[in-house]
Amino acid sequence: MRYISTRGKAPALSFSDVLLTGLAEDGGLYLPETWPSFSLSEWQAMRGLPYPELAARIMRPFVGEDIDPGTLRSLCEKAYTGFDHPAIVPVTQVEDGLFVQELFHGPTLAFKDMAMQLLGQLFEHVLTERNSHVTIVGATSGDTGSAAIEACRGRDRLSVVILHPKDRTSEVQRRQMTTVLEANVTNLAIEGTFDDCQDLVKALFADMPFRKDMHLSAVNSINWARIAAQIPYYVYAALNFGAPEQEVSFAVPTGNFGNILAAWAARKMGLPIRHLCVGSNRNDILTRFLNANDMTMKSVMPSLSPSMDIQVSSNFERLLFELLGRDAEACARIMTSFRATGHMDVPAEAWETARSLFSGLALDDAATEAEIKGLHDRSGYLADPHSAIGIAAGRRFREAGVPMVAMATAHPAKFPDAMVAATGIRPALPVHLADLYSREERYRTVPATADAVKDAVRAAVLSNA
Ligand SMILES: Cc1ncc(COP(=O)(O)O)c(C=O)c1O
Ligand SMILES: N[C@@H](CCOP(=O)(O)O)C(=O)O
Repeated sequence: MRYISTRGKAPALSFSDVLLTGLAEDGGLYLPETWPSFSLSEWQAMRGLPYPELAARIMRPFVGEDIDPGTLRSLCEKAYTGFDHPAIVPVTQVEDGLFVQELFHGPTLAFKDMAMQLLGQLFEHVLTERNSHVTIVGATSGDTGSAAIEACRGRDRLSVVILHPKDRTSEVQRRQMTTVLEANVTNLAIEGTFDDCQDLVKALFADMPFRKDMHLSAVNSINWARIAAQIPYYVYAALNFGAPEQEVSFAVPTGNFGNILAAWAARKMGLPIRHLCVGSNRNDILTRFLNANDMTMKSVMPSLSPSMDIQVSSNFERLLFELLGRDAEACARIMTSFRATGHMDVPAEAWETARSLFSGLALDDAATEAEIKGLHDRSGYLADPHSAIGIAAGRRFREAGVPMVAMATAHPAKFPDAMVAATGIRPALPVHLADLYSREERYRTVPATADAVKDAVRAAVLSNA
């Protein structure tokens, strides 16, 4: 399998090269040159498989010849051993026709572990084969950072530098990152928003000499491997509801558009997905786009769901590329103008196509709190603020006869203050994190400039050499 850039000016790469490269050299995002698909009988044969085996089957066409099937399967086995639920991604019913798939049973209690645990294994495997080392630079609004750190900590072939927006994550999220003291981990608290952090990462990648010198690599969902590794849980849920013979819809709390893009990719591969529902918080650019073709940036506002406090949804570029019939030139033009003007001009026909599959619902903080409380009162289910937004979107768009599965993306214990405010309940952290508040923290506060971050990355790499 080869991968091409959404902006059309970077070399086509294999899976392992895409894994190590992250962002394409022309600033675009990699996508498979052609979409793999499974036949009816191949989908049927996947029903009932244990999650790691299912993940290996789904990943196989994306990985291609780069990793042999036996090795891929054992990497998947290793990736999912640390999860605290035998099903890995259990599905529970909360209301008539409305289900929740819990993606937070990994070590850092958020859906990011689903892909990141596998990426840790893939990086280790590919770098060992090449006898090489990379410096991962990642941006986080709270969850990607700790999942990446957990997956990479203590690995000799990886240095990891994570940028989080200072004072804009929950305290649990920050501590999950900053209390990891392994020498190959560096945390930077950036004086800005998540969008600033993400822009800084892209600026570092755009500086070719720096990128090459530091052997930069990415773990954000700009890296195609992240998206690929998020596809299997949609397949798992759909097969459990009777796919490929039965249609299923999904509702996904959305920020960087990576999680829901994985569902869209599963549909491209032939999974019968009827409807994809975006849940937004008050930073509702995606919902405004879906409702009125209004993709206009506003300032990022803090919310009860900090991991979704995002205005520039990186992965939208991948969908846009497809909506434009894979016209890389048009995609590059629209993206460049979006960054220059703060407004994205999506052609009406492309918008109509998007709307025929996706719907959006935005909840402000009061509505999020009411959703958490109402759901808990009615069903006893305790959803974190992100998951609650997805569940509300699922309820809004569910249809008779089509199971609606909402993605529960984080454990409620990651957002204790919001949970107490909504329900009076303070969910306990699991045993392995019980002493989180007494652990030593280590991080540096850094201004939101590319030069300051480059200095910090150089220092991190030197101290690791
Ligand atoms: C708990 C949680 N829910 C939802 C999201 C949004 O996911 P995505 O950025 O893939 O749209 C994030 C961050 O990515 C998150 O950490
Ligand atoms: N919500 C994310 C933001 C980064 O998203 P990613 O999926 O591109 O890594 C976070 O929690 O950090």
